[in-house]
Amino acid sequence: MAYLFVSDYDRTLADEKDGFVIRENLAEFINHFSSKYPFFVVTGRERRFISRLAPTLKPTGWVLENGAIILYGEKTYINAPKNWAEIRKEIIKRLEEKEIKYSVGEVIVYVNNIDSSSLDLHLEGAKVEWNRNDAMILPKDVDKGSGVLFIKNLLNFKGKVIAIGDSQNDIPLFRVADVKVAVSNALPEIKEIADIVLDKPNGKGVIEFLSKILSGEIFL
Ligand SMILES: O=C(O)COP(=O)(O)O
Repeated sequence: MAYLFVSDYDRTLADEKDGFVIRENLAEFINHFSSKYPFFVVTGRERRFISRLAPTLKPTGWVLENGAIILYGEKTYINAPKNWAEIRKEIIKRLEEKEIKYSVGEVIVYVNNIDSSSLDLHLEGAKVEWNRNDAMILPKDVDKGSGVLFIKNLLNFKGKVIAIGDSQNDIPLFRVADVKVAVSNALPEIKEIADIVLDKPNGKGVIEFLSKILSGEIFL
């Protein structure tokens, strides 16, 4: 059986205590693991932050901007419809009218530290994904799950998907996974839907789990 591993970044691989900078032992471990199994990091983050936070992390590939940007084999793929640029302009206009602070990625519009009632944009073609109190405004069909389906297509992958995560925006990731794994610091609703809840938080939990896969102690 072939396996594809997909893992969230913030609070799954990287610890908030480290300012979300990847630990060197974890980067080394994941780089080694990626030489044995395809391993993609699937994150809400943008390319510019990842290159600062995890410069030595070299997984098989990346799904960035919550499913909208895929990096694989030196290539960048955009997982967004053609009319997104137009829709995004309208979103930015509405945010500016409401004087809501935002930043833009290559595809996403990010609004940090906001509650959901203040972000009522009523826009066709767009949706909001939450990661704790941060909002990501995305094309309506794009999420971490659609990012993983994009990879499966790209790799022509037919085996089992193993997903590791901690937060709300990992629910769509879990939806396309055959095995759902939560780190010990995951939100309660994530632990509830996981098949496996790890004993340890963040990268420590991930290393322990993946080491058991490499040693054959866990079969999926
Ligand atoms: O902070 C973000 O953009 C989200 O990051 P995550 O999806 O890796 O948790």
